[in-house]
Amino acid sequence: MNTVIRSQLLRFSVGRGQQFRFSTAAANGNDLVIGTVDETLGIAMLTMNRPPANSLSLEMNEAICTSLKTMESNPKIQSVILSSSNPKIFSAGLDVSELVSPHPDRLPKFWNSLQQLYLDLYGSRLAVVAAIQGHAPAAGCFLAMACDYRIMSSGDIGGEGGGDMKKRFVPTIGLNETQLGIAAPPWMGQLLVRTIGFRQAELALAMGTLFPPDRALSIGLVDAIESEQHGAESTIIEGLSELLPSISKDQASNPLMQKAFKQATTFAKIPPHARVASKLVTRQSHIHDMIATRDEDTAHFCGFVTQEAVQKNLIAYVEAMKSKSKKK
Ligand SMILES: CCCCCCCCCCCC/C=C/CC(=O)SCCNC(=O)CCNC(=O)[C@H](O)C(C)(C)COP(=O)(O)OP(=O)(O)OC[C@H]1O[C@@H](n2cnc3c(N)ncnc32)[C@H](O)[C@@H]1OP(=O)(O)O
Repeated sequence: MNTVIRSQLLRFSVGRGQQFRFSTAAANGNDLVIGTVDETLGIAMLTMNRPPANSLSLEMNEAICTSLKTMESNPKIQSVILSSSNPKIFSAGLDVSELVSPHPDRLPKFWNSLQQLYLDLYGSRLAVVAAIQGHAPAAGCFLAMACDYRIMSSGDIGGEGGGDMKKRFVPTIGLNETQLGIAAPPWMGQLLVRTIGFRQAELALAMGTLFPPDRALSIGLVDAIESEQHGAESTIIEGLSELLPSISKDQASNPLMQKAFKQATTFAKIPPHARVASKLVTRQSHIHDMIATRDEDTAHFCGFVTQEAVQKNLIAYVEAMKSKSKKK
């Protein structure tokens, strides 16, 4: 964790398929976020790249925001695909290590960075297409909900094990906070209500439900599901390969990525002023509500997370997560 953004923007060059990258002091030397843009098509790709699970730390939130703002500042760009370099995890939500025994100065900064991520993504002038290749629990689901269109993997790729014993990989999405002994913050919960309707959201929040792709589609949590069985070379779509960052070049024949690319292209062709104005019609009041209660929300969050009982739950949760991962 403790990655520090040294220099926010090392290189930003626009044009077909050219990339800009964020430099970070992460121990593994990886970039947290990789951005690519195609001015001709008017679309960009923002690839989350924080192994092992794209969990959202303070630095990761800031890197996504900065990258998005950089794309927004280019008037030729109208839409962006939000994707993950991990084919099985879109984002595992908040980095739980930010919540366990937190530093009192860092905790409010961390929460502010998440609030800002919500404001920047939900209120972006760009149309954002989430390419949800893998799991999206908790704040991973929130990230997807803050986008304009969600395409989720139907989960029929790869699998684990081999031969006849091959297990099917089924990604899930949802706000599962109650399963962790915490509650989703009000604005995150409200986003679920806005996305899937009151009764479905009420139940899902209470139960901490993680939905498989077909259920997520049927309740409107995602807009489309797509297989990830890679197609034949001939089905490769022009422009996608150039837009993909070098670490994801093999995704050019992935139908999910192709669908995301087509959707982003469709958004980019809509007259931008009309598209942005209509987005504000549905989103502005929620954004204003959040801004009005932002400080109160931070105070609630810090007070809640630092409670002894909550810390006890979180510690047990992290230990269970680590021992599960070790057993693999
Ligand atoms: C009056 C009003 C009051 C209002 C009060 C407001 C109060 C607010 C309360 C607080 C709100 C807090 C909001 C929280 C939102 C969140 O996002 S909390 C985080 C929730 N995330 C999760 O629960 C996901 C946990 N992870 C998983 O379920 C799985 O990892 C996975 C399904 C994503 C993937 O599974 P799999 O492919 O099997 O991988 P794993 O082996 O489990 O994990 C790989 C690797 O990643 C690490 N990891 C996974 N998730 C996280 C994470 N969230 N944070 C940090 N690290 C994570 C995991 O430890 C493994 O690492 P190692 O290989 O062991 O190094």
